[in-house]
Amino acid sequence: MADENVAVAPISAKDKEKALLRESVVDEKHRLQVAFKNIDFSVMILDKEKAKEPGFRFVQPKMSKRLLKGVSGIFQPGRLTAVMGASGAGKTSLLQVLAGEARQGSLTGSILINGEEVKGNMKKVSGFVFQDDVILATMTVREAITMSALLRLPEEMSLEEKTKTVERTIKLLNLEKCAATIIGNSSIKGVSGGERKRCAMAMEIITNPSILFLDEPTSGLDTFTAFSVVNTLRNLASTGRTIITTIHQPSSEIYQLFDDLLLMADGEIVYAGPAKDAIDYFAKCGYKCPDFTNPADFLFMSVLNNEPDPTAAPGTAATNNDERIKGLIQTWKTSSENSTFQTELKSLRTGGIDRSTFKSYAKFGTQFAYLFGRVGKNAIRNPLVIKAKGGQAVIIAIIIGLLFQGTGTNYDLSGAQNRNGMLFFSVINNVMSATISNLSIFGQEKAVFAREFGAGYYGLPAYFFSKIIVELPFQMLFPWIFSLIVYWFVGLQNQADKYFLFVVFVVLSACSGFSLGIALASMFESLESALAAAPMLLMPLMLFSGLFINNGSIPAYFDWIKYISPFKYGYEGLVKNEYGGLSIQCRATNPNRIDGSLCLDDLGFNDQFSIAVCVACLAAMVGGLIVIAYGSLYRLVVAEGKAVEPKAPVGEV
Ligand SMILES: Nc1ncnc2c1ncn2[C@@H]1O[C@H](COP(=O)(O)OP(=O)(O)OP(=O)(O)O)[C@@H](O)[C@H]1O
Repeated sequence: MADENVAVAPISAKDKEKALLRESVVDEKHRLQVAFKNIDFSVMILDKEKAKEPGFRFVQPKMSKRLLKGVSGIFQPGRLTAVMGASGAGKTSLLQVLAGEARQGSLTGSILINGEEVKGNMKKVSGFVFQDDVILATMTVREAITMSALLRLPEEMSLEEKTKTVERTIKLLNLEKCAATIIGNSSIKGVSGGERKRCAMAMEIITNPSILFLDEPTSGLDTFTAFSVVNTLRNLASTGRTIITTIHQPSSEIYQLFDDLLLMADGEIVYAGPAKDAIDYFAKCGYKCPDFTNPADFLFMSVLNNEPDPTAAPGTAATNNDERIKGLIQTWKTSSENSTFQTELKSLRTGGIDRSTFKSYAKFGTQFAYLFGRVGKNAIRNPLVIKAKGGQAVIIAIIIGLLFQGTGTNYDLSGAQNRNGMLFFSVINNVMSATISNLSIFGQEKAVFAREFGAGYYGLPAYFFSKIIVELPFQMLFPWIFSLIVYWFVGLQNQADKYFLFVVFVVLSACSGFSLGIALASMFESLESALAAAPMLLMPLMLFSGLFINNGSIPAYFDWIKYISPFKYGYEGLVKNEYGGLSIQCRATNPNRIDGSLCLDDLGFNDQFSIAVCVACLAAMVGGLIVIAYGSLYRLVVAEGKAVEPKAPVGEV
């Protein structure tokens, strides 16, 4: 039995970290070596010169640009490899090509994992931490990591085990202090940049990938945080994982943490091998690193610098850095270090990818249940949106109420005019505000979906339907409050069925705006384009509502447009509902009050559309637009893989 009086030495943070690392050591069959041979990657870009030619005035002539020019290399398990190079050298392109994240362009060459051709399997065995981490702003750090665990760890694993894994990962990445803090964004204060980056890493690491790609994990971090992030990567590599990271301007302390270095310039390799040997290699090439100089600074300033030195004498090597770098690429190709490396490429690890290394994906039910809860939580945690929508509904309803007060008991011509204006405004206000607000919110949220979908968290059906099911009732709440205030304030017909129909039309108008907003946001890659397209669509549709031009006077060639206008069905339905059973003076020539249905004749509304048909058409429009939104999102994100990673701007030559 242990002696209770014996003092137990406190466990240091370092010991805890070592223990955690020991627990996550990768066994031999899960250690994966990544090799790539003769990778050539090109994208199509605008041919600016050709575009100037007269024949190409209206077409966009394209030409291809080679971003990677026949590069080869090896990333070993258990080692941390840094990919370095000047801006535009092709680091991100290489990482994305290897990780299967490159969405456009043509690729040749081969990528092998433990000697087996990768054939689309890279995403199944690796994690990718993007330079710009896109995480839902309203989630806490723990929730974000838990989401990854629930949706990407094997279904057979118990919830308890998953929770333990989450806590272990939080500790491993030193995220305990901010685990309950929300991620945040530019408008909601959340975790710091470093914590956010480590959270993004934790979300990948928790799936236990054998290979981890990271694009600039230290960008925007202070020196100490950057060191702590790279140190974490070093520790992870020591567990047998293959860690590959691009990095800009590492400090000398960070540089010491790298096992291997892949130095790139102009889409080619300038050096590949142990990081500690790079300085000796370049000394041999005539570039001696001065004593007490950060090796990374030396490499960037003296070796890779491709900006001409303005102070150098004209015609000297310093003014022609492009040629100098071409020379360095050539030197590498003929160096003895490269021939050793080429020999290594011929004797790769064998055995291929063990299928148990593949990541797991949750079933539709699990995805749906999780997302259902998350959408609801997200809506509640966005108090600004709720307040803005609620405030808008109440304030506008009160203004309309005050403006049109007494209209319900005004039976002369001005009463008819006010009725029409008030009913029309009730429709456009709800359609327009729902369209624009949902377009903006969904346009931003789409990036989160695209990233999470790309990383295999869930599929489109689970995401889309959970969103629609949670959001639609929520979309109905504020139009209902609006109707409640306006109807009684204005004093429209005091009948329960008429009030009920008024609510139905206002709510359906708002729902059509909601579905139009998400459809537009799904059709366009950028939010700006969708916002620009919205008024171009809404304004003409509004013109055919029946208020501005009499339904009977629309020229035949434009007549079809009214049938696709939610404004028409909403407005017509409300007008028919209100004028039915009303005795009112509608005609200037006749001061007597007449049956309201005769007024509908004058307004051009006594066509085949009954109130029930208007309700059905509006509801069908909501459904149709939701189907269009689904299809557009499928095309944009699933089929074309866009909106996943902010693309590099399409270049010009
Ligand atoms: N889709 C694209 N269309 C045209 N050119 C592109 C595209 N993507 C990348 N490029 C160009 O390819 C080159 C390499 O880009 P890449 O992003 O790989 O460089 P990088 O080394 O990661 O640069 P940085 O360190 O600045 O991120 C750059 O000149 C870039 O402008």
